Amino acid sequence: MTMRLTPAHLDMATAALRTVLPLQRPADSLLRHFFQDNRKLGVHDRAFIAEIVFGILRHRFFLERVVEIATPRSLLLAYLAKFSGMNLRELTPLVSETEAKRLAEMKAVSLESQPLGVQAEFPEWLLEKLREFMDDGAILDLGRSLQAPAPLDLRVNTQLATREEVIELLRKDGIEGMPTPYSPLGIRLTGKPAINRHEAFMSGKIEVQDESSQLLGYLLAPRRRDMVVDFCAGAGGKSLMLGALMCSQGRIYAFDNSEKRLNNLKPRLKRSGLSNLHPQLIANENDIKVKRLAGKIDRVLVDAPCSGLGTLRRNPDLKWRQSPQSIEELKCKQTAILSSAANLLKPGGRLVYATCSFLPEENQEIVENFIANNPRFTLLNCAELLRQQKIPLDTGVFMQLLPRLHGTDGFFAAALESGKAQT
Ligand SMILES: C[S@@+](CC[C@H](N)C(=O)[O-])C[C@H]1O[C@@H](n2cnc3c(N)ncnc32)[C@H](O)[C@@H]1O
Repeated sequence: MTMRLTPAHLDMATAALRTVLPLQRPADSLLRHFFQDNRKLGVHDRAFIAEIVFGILRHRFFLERVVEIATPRSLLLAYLAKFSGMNLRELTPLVSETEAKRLAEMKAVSLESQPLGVQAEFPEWLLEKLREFMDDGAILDLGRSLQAPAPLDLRVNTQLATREEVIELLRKDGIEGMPTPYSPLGIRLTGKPAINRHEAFMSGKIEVQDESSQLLGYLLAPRRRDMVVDFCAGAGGKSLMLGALMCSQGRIYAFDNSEKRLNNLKPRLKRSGLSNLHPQLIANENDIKVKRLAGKIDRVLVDAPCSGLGTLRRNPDLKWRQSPQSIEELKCKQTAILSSAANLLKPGGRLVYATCSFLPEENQEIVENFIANNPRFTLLNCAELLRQQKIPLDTGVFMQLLPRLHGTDGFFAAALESGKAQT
């Protein structure tokens, strides 16, 4: 924490926590509303509050364990003392004598003395799931890597600029960025500048997109004149990338059953300058618009609705918003969507199934069950597909990315090829 804190900062952050911590909705949406209701807050105040709120959510299990009574203020003070880099001398003038005494006791509690779930910051139900396929050391590594904030990655829209040009453009305005290690279109920024006010963003030269999801475009590898379906296009992050990889040729249908999300694609599409992308609202995976395209599509992307646990660095509140029941429901959706999406493929066509989850039940198990029931589909080797694109990333047949190993969100992808229809 670089700014000098005042009691007013503590009050502001406490008020924000009071709004967000009950987690009645996603934390980022609650925080956005808090900022809308407190319009006078400046840029630095907002950045401070966001850092505090997300920091507390990332370390919530530990903090709740060491405070006497978990209130927004006690969690805030404990977070500042333990995780923000502030020392007690700086904090003491801002707090009461009793609070100062409690903070000193709490500061002495070592993280390493805590149970695995607290050290890894995973709820019991998730710990139980992870123990089915990971040992405790690997669980701890995973948990710790998900407690760090995520970097900000950009994707360059090659229709409008090269990566080198964008890096130079940003540098001129004091924004430092480096090429991402794997995606040829990615830039990893230093820090979190407000990039959506930059000219390069407003003119469509860049989009915010984690490197892991950029790699999906290279696994799918659409050719210029292909017919492509992005089955769960949402706000179109991946569709836009596919459009640029196809040099604005061919045709991409961006399906989603959420009108709100597809509406968010519209301004991005306009900025991108692409003319090959067609958003289509569908009621569900069995919509007539889907059925009409059966057997006609060269490439299908299924960026399936999932638990999102691989994005805990950005969305730490998912630990409280997901549950074993919600994951069961997601698995049913994933199975149904994959099955409908696969029907779209021409013989020889390619489908990429992806999630931002690290749970095999949402990933390998969905794909392996699908292939067992649909033997005309074969599994392609993701490492080989990436090698064909000159991307040296070998995580085996499936692409499985983890923050600690790859610097990306936790991410999974499988590539399938459709064979001839069974007679
Ligand atoms: C992981 S998100 C996709 C994010 C998106 N690809 C992007 O890059 O921004 C999953 C999406 O699936 C959509 N979805 C959920 N059920 C669906 C269904 N039955 N058919 C199509 N889309 C669905 C959700 O609305 C959500 O936008």
